[in-house]
Amino acid sequence: MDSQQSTIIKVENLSKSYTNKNKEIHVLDNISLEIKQGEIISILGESGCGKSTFLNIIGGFEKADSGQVLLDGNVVNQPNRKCIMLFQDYGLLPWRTVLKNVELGLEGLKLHPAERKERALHYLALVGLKGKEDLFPHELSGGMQQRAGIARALALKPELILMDEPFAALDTFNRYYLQDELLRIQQKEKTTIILVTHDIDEAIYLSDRILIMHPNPGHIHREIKIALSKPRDRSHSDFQYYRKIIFEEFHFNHPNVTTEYYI
Ligand SMILES: Nc1ncnc2c1ncn2[C@@H]1O[C@H](COP(=O)(O)OP(=O)(O)OP(=O)(O)O)[C@@H](O)[C@H]1O
Repeated sequence: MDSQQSTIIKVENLSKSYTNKNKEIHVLDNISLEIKQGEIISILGESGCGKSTFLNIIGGFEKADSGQVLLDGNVVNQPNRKCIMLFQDYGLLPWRTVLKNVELGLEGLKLHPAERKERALHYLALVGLKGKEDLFPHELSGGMQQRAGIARALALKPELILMDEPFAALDTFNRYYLQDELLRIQQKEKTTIILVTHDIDEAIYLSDRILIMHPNPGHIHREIKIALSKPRDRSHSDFQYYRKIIFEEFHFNHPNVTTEYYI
């Protein structure tokens, strides 16, 4: 990543606690981070370490107790059109066609209906759904629904896409396919992406940097820069090198570990 590129996200000393049954849980502790425009960042960490909470605060869906997030220099305190959150359940409305689902996000913009349709069709074609525009979500496969969700997010031309385990529900074949699509489009549009994933290979395949979070309270334990050009070869020894580093981080390579990790 070019150090000359501008900073899009600045996270400063972010902390967050929740109260569950009168007990305070310190979820995030003093997280600071900078992300450059066009970077893909993955967040890996065991279940409950605060990944989704962190993503939600960046997106303005949750408030931090202290610290702040700056998006393009402006403090984030509510959801913003520049930043779209993409969930694993696709979020498509079942009573609207694929085209109308993609157009939905654009309805708040002051676009002429023809322009809105044209933009929706453009992004549907980009994600490989040309010819499927008039189908309803239930008539699509899971992978196609996810692509429609991605098209809807991209059509808004966000500067930042937040993804919470976006491909977790897909089979390997569809997941690989969509990872490639995402990279291709991301390189074209220069969108910045922050991705929460439980899939180590996915993180290495897509990311410029991987943030390893540790729990209790959640904090960034380590940052791993993936210095490989894209597209990457999952079977290459360089790829395996990063797998090994990350597996060791989570102690998967140690035979005597008894802790059960859900990452
Ligand atoms: N709205 C909430 N109210 C109270 N506690 C919450 C809330 N949201 C999250 N928590 C708690 O905060 C902690 C972190 O949750 P979070 O969902 O951010 O973790 P995560 O790393 O994304 O987990 P997973 O990988 O299982 O999705 C958990 O202990 C969870 O129970």
